[in-house]
Order: sequence, then structure tokens, then C-alpha cells
Amino acid sequence: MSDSESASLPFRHVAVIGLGLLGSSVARAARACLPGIVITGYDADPAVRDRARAIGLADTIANAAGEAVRGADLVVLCVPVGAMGTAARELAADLSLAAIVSDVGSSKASVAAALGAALPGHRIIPAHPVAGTEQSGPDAGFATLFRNRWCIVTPPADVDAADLARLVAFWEAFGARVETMDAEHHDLVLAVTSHLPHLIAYTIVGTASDLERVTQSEVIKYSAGGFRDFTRIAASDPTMWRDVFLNNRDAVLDMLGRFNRDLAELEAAIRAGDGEQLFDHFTRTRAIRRSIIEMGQDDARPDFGRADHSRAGKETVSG
Ligand SMILES: NC(=O)c1ccc[n+]([C@@H]2O[C@H](COP(=O)([O-])OP(=O)(O)OC[C@H]3O[C@@H](n4cnc5c(N)ncnc54)[C@H](O)[C@@H]3O)[C@@H](O)[C@H]2O)c1
Ligand SMILES: O=C(O)C(=O)C[C@]1(C(=O)O)C=C[C@@H](O)C=C1
Repeated sequence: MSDSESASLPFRHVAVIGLGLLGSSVARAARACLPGIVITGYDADPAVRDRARAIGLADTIANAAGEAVRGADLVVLCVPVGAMGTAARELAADLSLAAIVSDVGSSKASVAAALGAALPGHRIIPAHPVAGTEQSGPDAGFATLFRNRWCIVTPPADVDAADLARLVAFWEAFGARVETMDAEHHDLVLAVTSHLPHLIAYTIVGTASDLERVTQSEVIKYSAGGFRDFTRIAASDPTMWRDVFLNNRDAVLDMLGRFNRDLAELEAAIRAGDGEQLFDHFTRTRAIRRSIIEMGQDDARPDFGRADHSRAGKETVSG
């Protein structure tokens, strides 16, 4: 690494803890977009560590969390939100006070509390890249996952401005657009944009497969269009989503209450034959979909940008 290359890196050594979909994507993006950065990794599952070594995910895959974070100036926890506290406690003794500790968890208030309790006195800046797929594990990640996606950073009120700028630069190097907000607001917004949709998908796919008058083979055979989209979401990792619902309980219950009221209104409109109400509602939701597309928030899919993985982020770095 030349002196000028290393001077432009926001961090010199990133330790990735948890090497599933998100952790392996962070490691791959760091390699593609921040050439010269040292990448170490650790996963609690020995089979994942073996696989990470086999596919060369990082410069070193350690056998203990402490070993992975020694010398790191950025630690990114990529474990399920319910495991953040345990993962942080495991590495606490080996973590430099100068290192920034961040994460990618899908909920933020409980993660901030867990990390704060496990790592008192450390520089903790939670974050959430709003990018993913229904896949999990080290083979599922890809370097372009974060490109053109939002990364929401939820810094504590007393965050050091230079620390925050370095973390923002890290995510921007991957092609992400970064927004900051407080953790509680993040949790409310994501409850409606991500957590509730997953709950609905888990419900509808379960309901369809439980129907007594429709056989399992009919559900599979005729799963066209809408239902097929729900099955993709409902295939998401059970551990991850159990933890999201337990850790963002209040915001999810708030949004679920509103959803149930809106669903009851649509049910009443169908019962009453009120076509005008149904038409107006569907016209409004169609406009929302169109504005999402116009904002460039296209679907994240495993094959999204896959064709040019090797170039991932290089355009971003220079552009
Ligand atoms: N999957 C998505 O679409 C998505 C998107 C954005 C954020 N997230 C968040 O990213 C995090 C990781 O999700 P994922 O999809 O990569 O899950 P994943 O199941 O693919 O990977 C999680 C990994 O964490 C490891 N792990 C669990 N406890 C650990 C511990 N104490 N120490 C070290 N490793 C441990 C597991 O062995 C597993 O390999 C979660 O917090 C999730 O909420 C997920
Ligand atoms: O596209 C998908 O499969 C996702 O569910 C990704 C998704 C989302 O809801 O948008 C899931 C959880 C996250 O924390 C961030 C992204």
C-alpha cells in the first residue's frame, strides 16, 4: 500500500464479527472498495470460520473474537441483534479504546444499549445498512450489496465528529448513501418499512400452507406473482427475524395496531362492495411504489449488480 493510498483510507484495519450475509458483504466490499485495508474476521460458528477461510473472505479469520479485534481501528458487529451484547463482551478485553465499534443490526435502540453496557468507555456508533436479501451465511454476501442503498447511522448525542465522519466515509466508499437519525426514530421508521412487511409475509405464507381446502402442492404449483414475492421474504433467516421482533417490540406493535385498523377498513369496504374506496386506496399505494422507483431505490436481490462485482465500488471510490 502506498502512503497516499493509506492516508485516504478512513480506517487501516477493520474487524468483522459475524461472517454471514452482512459480515461477508462488508468484508467483500472492504476488499473491493478500500484496497489496502487490513480485514480480520471471526464467527462463533466453526463451520462458518472454515468456509470463510476457504473462500478467502479476510486476511485472517481468527479463532477467537479478541484475536480478530486486536489492532483494529474499526470493529463491525454483524451478528443477530439479540447476540450483539454477547459478541461485544467476548471481544471487550482485546479492544483498543481508540477503535470505533459499529454494527449492522436491523434495530438500533436495543443494540445501542447492549453495546453501551458491554463496552463502557468505548467509541460506539451504531449503524444499519438498509440492504439485504433473504439469504444467509458467508457464501450469500456480495461486494455490491450496499451500492445505492441507504445506511442509517444512529450516533450517540456526544459522538466525536471526526469519528462519525470516518464511519460515514467507510459506508460511502461502498456506494451507500448515509443518513443519521436517533435510534428510536430509526426503529419506528424501520418497523413500518421492513419489520412489518416481514411479519406480514411470514403470516400469509403460513396461512396459505395451513389452508385445509387448498393442498400444499396447489400452493406451490400456483404460487405466481404476489404470493411468490411473499415467499421470498418469508424465507428470511428465522434467528435474525426472531431477534428483530423481540428487540423492536414497541415500534412493531405500534405499527401492527395501525395496520390491523387499515386492514379492517379494507375488509369493511370489500364487505360493503365499496369499489370507490378500494380504487382510491390502491391508486395511493401505486403512487408510493412509483416514487420509490423514481428515487432509485430498486430491489435488492442476490443478482443485483452481480455481473460487475469485480468492479464493485471502484467507480464509487473515484466518483
Ligand atoms: N439479512 C438481511 O437482509 C440484513 C440486512 C441488514 C441488516 N441485517 C442485520 O445484520 C446482522 C446479521 O444478519 P445476517 O443476515 O448477516 O445473518 P447471518 O445468519 O447470515 O449471519 C450471522 C452470523 O453471526 C454469527 N454469530 C452469531 N452470534 C455470534 C457471536 N456471538 N459472535 C460471533 N458470531 C456470531 C452466526 O454464526 C452467523 O454466521 C443482523 O443483526 C441483522 O439484523 C440483516
Ligand atoms: O430484500 C430483502 O430481502 C430484505 O428484507 C432486506 C431488508 C429490508 O427489509 O429491506 C431486511 C432487513 C434489513 O435490516 C434491511 C433490509
